[in-house]
Amino acid sequence: MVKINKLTDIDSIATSLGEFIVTQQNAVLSTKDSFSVAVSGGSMVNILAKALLENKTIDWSKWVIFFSDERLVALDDEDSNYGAFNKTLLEPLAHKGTIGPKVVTIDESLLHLTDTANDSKIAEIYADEIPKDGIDLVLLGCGPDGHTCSLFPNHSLLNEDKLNVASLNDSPKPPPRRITLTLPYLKKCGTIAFVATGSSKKEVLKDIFADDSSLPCALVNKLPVHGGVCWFVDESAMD
Ligand SMILES: O=C(O)[C@H](O)[C@@H](O)[C@H](O)[C@H](O)COP(=O)(O)O
Repeated sequence: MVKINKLTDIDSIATSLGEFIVTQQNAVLSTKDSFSVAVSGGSMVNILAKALLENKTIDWSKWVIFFSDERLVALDDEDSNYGAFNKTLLEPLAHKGTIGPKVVTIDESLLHLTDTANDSKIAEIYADEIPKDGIDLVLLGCGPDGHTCSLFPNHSLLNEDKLNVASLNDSPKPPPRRITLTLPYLKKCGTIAFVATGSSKKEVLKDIFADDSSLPCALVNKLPVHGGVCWFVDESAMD
């Protein structure tokens, strides 16, 4: 079941998303010792910073963070999703003396900056690191073309039916080399939450929520994840 939370602006999204994340965290931590979360790149990191940095109910010491997709660049490159997350959340948390979270990045030592020889190996190793039975909470963005993770419209990776994490070297959004969680893996995850803000998402959101849509975000909406799929959108993205 897909639920849509329509909020007035980014600040209200951050508040509502923060509450949602705490509810998920508490439910998971009442049954086990750690809470796994996948985060995305793009505007997500800034919304998460607003939602989480001053939130005293986040138990960072029990969080294990993964990336829903990662660009195959050095971790300190400005294109790295980890790099953006590190600068925007991890450094301020460390500055405050926070214990945790544990963060699982790509194995940078395998990365060849000039050739793709090890890219599938990097995906394979990341697949070994993610929980086999799915990540508890997956936080996804939505591109103006309807992509999510690094799953792009009409890309062959939409047909992937075995791998949990796959590599690609032809991403239409730069940089071209990436790894991404796949649809079969997302299906195993606990709860999925999308965040989409701004007028550049307005047209594509209409397409995603049309019954016959095969856009990547629509394919995720149709996954039978047991905690459901939930959207956080602002008024400029959806009327
Ligand atoms: O690595 C990436 O390219 C991102 O993870 C990507 O999937 C992002 O989430 C969407 O493009 C939405 O980005 P915005 O929120 O910035 O529009």
